[in-house]
Amino acid sequence: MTGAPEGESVSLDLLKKKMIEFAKERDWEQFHSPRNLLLALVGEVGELSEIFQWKGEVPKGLPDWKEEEKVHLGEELSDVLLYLVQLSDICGIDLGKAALRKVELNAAKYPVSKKKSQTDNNVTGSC
Ligand SMILES: Nc1ccn([C@H]2C[C@H](O)[C@@H](COP(=O)(O)OP(=O)(O)OP(=O)(O)O)O2)c(=O)n1
Repeated sequence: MTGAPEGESVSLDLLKKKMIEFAKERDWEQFHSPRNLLLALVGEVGELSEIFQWKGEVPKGLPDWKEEEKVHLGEELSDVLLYLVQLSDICGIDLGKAALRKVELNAAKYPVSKKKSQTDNNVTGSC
């Protein structure tokens, strides 16, 4: 499989099409039920978590991480995304549209005018 065309960003739609092709070529559609994809997704979230396990808090940008650790992180993040894309597709959800709508709902639920200070956040645990 090839990547995105030179200079173009990667869309959810492109990833969806790539994964449809990937499953079809291997005759794996039979295994890609909503439940199986969800379990696979959760498994990959576990693998992603393992990367951070026991490391304590790490600074943004991961300045002290080796290149190979960052490559591994990218792979696990991708596994989570690719199963999420497949799960959404098999459930008939347009993930991009659903996510954009959710961003709007979040903004309405948490108006900027009601933003709390960092101190408040620490006390209440909410944003
Ligand atoms: N039935 C499958 C199996 C795999 N994949 C795709 C989605 C993920 O991007 C990746 C997952 O592959 P693995 O199950 O081999 O998981 P890892 O890549 O994490 O390997 P490992 O668990 O050995 O670290 O392959 C898929 O779509 N459907």
